Amino acid sequence: MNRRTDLPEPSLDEKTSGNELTKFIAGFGYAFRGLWYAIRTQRNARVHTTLAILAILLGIYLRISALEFAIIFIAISSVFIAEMFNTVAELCVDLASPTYHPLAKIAKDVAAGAVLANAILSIIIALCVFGPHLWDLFSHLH
Ligand SMILES: Nc1ncnc2c1ncn2[C@@H]1O[C@H](COP(=O)(O)OP(=O)(O)OP(=O)(O)O)[C@@H](O)[C@H]1O
Repeated sequence: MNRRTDLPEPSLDEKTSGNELTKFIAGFGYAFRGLWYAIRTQRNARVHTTLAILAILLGIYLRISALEFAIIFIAISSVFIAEMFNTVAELCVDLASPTYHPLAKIAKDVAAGAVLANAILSIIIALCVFGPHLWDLFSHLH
């Protein structure tokens, strides 16, 4: 609730003028603004960013393989994508139902559940990838 809707309004000129290439490039601009909005306003997105950086640094430290990095990147990006769709669901629900409605509650709870399910799966993936490397590291220390 109480959403920050401070995304800059595109001008009418921005929406209607220009050739196909300009519109294509502008489309990237809108997409990056949306990505930045999610990172800036969503607490969870900032937590995911921190965990993603830690996972990448741990991967470099443990010298995991390219395939293992690919799996970690899939896990990281899936959490971000789920978080962004959750943001979309929250914004749409707030727009359609600013006051309490049981369906609005279910929609928001299910969207949050999708992020939670994704986060749990990502933790399992991280354990599968990093677990054997950490096991090796600690067993060599003893
Ligand atoms: N319009 C509504 N009608 C019914 N229940 C709602 C409504 N808005 C929110 N809720 C309930 O409150 C919970 C929290 O909603 P809220 O909009 O604060 O989202 P949030 O998960 O806290 O996200 P954020 O912290 O990003 O704002 C929802 O999961 C839902 O159960």
